Amino acid sequence: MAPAMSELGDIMDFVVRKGNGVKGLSETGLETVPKQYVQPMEERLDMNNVVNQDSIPVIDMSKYLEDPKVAESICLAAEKWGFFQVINHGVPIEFLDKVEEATRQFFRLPAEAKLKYTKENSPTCNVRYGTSFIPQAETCLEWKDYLSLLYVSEEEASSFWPRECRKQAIEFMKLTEPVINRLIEALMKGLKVKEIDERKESLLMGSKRINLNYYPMCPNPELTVGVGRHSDVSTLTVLLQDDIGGLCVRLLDEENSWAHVPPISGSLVINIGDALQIMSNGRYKSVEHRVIANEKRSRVSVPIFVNPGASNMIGPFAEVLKNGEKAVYKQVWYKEYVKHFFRKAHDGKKTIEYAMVSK
Ligand SMILES: O=C(O)CCC(=O)C(=O)O
Ligand SMILES: [Fe+2]
Repeated sequence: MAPAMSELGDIMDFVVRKGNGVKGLSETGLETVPKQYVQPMEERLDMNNVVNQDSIPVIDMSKYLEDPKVAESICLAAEKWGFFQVINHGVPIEFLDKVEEATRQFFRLPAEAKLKYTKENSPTCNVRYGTSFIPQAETCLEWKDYLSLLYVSEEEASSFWPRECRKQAIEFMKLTEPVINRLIEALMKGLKVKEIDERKESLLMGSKRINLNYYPMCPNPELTVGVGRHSDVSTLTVLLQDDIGGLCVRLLDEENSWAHVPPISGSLVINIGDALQIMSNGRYKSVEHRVIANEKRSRVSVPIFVNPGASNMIGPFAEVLKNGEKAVYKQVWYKEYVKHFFRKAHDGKKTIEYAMVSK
């Protein structure tokens, strides 16, 4: 018999403060999601309302060096969809399974062990275990737990990242470097940015963060969300997802239409983030996405957020504005932009308004 909610005490206390996460809640065997997780009607998305035939592009990276069409298709996908998947990207497929397993390994830890990494207890602000997005700022919670790791150096990561997943997380960051460099190179070519000098490198990929996401089984996926509507604040995001599915992307040409990102074994999902939408003056799109929870199985995903350096000021590149194009975005401190994102609950594409030139 599932325990009554009153036996668990206050949900926020059980899930957030005691470190049980929504995983702990799910494992009590509860039959309905607590009211704190019930989203308003307009934020719910049923798998039946998701378009399946019109899916995001899948790009084969194996001929990147010989065939300029590969780079062109990357730029086109970034303009038209903001999302695509890459295959033959150079990261060994067997290794991707190890990252997934390491993620599950971390979340299998008892609450007391994970509690050591919460905001209040973590020995460093670069390692954070949490649940939902910002429970303190949200009126509705999201059905997700996470471990967020800011990469500072290999040395720092080797001493502070949790041992259950540290090796695989560090290695995943290393092994994705070549494909990230190629994607950025292709995208810059498309903007007529000729050289990625030190300053541009810092603007485009001055810092990286890896998140390990865990979406427990959910008794009422139709009432809640795994992750609510948002766009990433990154330059671009490289995401490993397991075979469960649930990630949905807003279609740019259609009103209120969402496409499912089907899990493809061995692929990586790439999406453009707000920082690149700003730097490309809107040419590349940072598209809204969300995750639907699953009734039967838990899901894991591992995004690497490739971000501008925290001390950078970002705005449209001079190369993009050269031919008299009007700047849609102003120069903003990236650090302030990120702070603005984390001040509020997920709210679709609202964050980018912070960087818009006022009319
Ligand atoms: O889990 C996923 O597929 C997406 C997660 C996501 O959108 C994020 O962490 O920003
Ligand atoms: Fe995201």
